Amino acid sequence: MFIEPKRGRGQGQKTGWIEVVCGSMFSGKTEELIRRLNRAKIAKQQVEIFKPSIDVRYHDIDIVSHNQTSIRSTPVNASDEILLMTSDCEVVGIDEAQFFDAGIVEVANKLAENGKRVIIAGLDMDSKGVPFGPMPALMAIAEYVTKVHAICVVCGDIAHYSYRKVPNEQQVMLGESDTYEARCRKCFIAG
Ligand SMILES: Nc1ncnc2c1ncn2[C@@H]1O[C@H](COP(=O)(O)OP(=O)(O)O)[C@@H](O)[C@H]1O
Ligand SMILES: Cc1cn([C@H]2C[C@H](O)[C@@H](COP(=O)(O)O)O2)c(=O)[nH]c1=O
Ligand SMILES: [Zn+2]
Repeated sequence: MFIEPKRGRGQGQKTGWIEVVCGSMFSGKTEELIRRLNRAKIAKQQVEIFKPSIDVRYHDIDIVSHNQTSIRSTPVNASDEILLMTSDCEVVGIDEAQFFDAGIVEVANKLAENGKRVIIAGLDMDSKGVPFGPMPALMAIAEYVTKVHAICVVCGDIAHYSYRKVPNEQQVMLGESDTYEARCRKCFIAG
């Protein structure tokens, strides 16, 4: 389990950092993001939470996990909108980061350089097993990367692929268990 690091003050200034929570669909990324954000709220830290506005799968504003835990967020169309809305906060949460434009990498760096804790959740691979959008770059610049795993619905092993059950070649296709399932390497390759 991820425990919040105790970060000191470098040269008189509070230091920020980036945490990435990645994995397949159903692996618990959103639950883990919500857990960390709720703990920051309990610590009375000022928290701002964002998601890309295209993510309307369960709710147009809230971030909602497959297990129906939820937290209020601000949907944004582009990564640079986040900078405009975070001047006063200490902690920034971002879900579904794979859908953001490449500018999210610079935004995350700027937030951390400005002393903020940045917690980012997103799919590391698409349904073809290819790294998804800005996620590889975000994982590279993060101080902390947590890879969480689902359970393969075919064999019960650990899963890190999101298998698409319907024919669609588009990289972006919103969906849940009607259109995707978690699979291990063996069952993903078997198709
Ligand atoms: N195959 C699966 N493996 C693990 N959890 C699953 C699976 N299918 C459904 N779930 C549910 O999904 C929850 C995780 O949801 P969520 O945090 O939204 O995942 P993610 O954001 O990674 O898609 C689990 O707590 C569990 O209740
Ligand atoms: C694999 C894959 C997924 N998506 C979509 C499907 C869902 O709407 C989100 C992932 O949500 P989760 O919180 O990780 O369950 O992404 C997609 O558009 N393309 C894909 O290849
Ligand atoms: Zn399997």
